[in-house]
Amino acid sequence: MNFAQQMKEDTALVEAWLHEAFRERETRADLYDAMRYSLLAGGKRLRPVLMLETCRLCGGDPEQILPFACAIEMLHTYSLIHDDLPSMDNDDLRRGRPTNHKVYGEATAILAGDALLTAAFETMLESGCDLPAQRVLDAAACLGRAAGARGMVGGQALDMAGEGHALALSEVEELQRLKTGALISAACEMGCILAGGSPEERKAVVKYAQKLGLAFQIRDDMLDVEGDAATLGKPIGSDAANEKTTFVTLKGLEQCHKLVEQLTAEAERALDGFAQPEFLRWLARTLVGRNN
Ligand SMILES: CC(C)=CCC/C(C)=C/COP(=O)(O)OP(=O)(O)O
Ligand SMILES: C=C(C)CCOP(=O)(O)OP(=O)(O)O
Repeated sequence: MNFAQQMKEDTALVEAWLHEAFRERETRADLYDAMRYSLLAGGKRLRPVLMLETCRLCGGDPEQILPFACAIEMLHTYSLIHDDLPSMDNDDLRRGRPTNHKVYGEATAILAGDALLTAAFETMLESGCDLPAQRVLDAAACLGRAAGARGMVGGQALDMAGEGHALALSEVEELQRLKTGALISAACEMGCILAGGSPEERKAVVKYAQKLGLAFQIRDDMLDVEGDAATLGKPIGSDAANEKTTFVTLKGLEQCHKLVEQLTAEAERALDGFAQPEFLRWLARTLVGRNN
């Protein structure tokens, strides 16, 4: 099978699982509609695919861990809904649609994010999958660590505090490591944990994810300058409007291109010890040139 086809199949599994899980309309219709609105609006489904494929890489069965892959997508979607709020980045477009608060109002958007975050943990802990309980606990703890104050939320706090200030490169790196990198690392680490991978394998996939996560965020910063809103499905120029220091403002586009290339090569090398690293290497390479 070619890699693009494999990516499509993984994504289709995730889409089908999410649509089925969020099929019923619950009593608090507005809240539930707001959750579905952002969660089922597409998106690249990068984090779930990383989890499924890291699981496969470490000898596990990707289909068995689908609830976990969908859980990380719920959590990621919550972060995007909150990131777009007027009190944060104040953006109007996400995944090709008006942002959640534009459609449902701020209060419901905040609650939809809260509910998706909570649903992620409910989904993992009630998954009923046939895996050792310790792996389930380790995976849930890994996601909790990555999402909270020591991870993504901490990174977002640094991002907010940095608005309007000139940050040093090391500060931007730290901010992005937490804001974006932590969840991407967790996706890969969870795939390995759930597959029952060895400590060496866990270390290697985390290294891959750290390099990939940074490259991904630098590319995101570049697209905010040189991208196209229709292709991206989100506005460009948001970082400048919010006076953020980014890799692009610090290094310029050309240096950023080189940095992304270098990080991608390092991500590919991190998988040297695995028998079948080809798909994840291809994915890293594909993300370097992404336009959305
Ligand atoms: C707790 C919260 C709200 C976390 C948000 C995390 C996150 C990765 C936001 C998007 O970053 P971005 O603003 O750089 O990306 P985009 O260009 O997609 O808005
Ligand atoms: C971390 C960043 C840059 C936020 C957007 O993430 P994605 O680019 O993965 O967004 P979706 O495809 O899931 O919408």
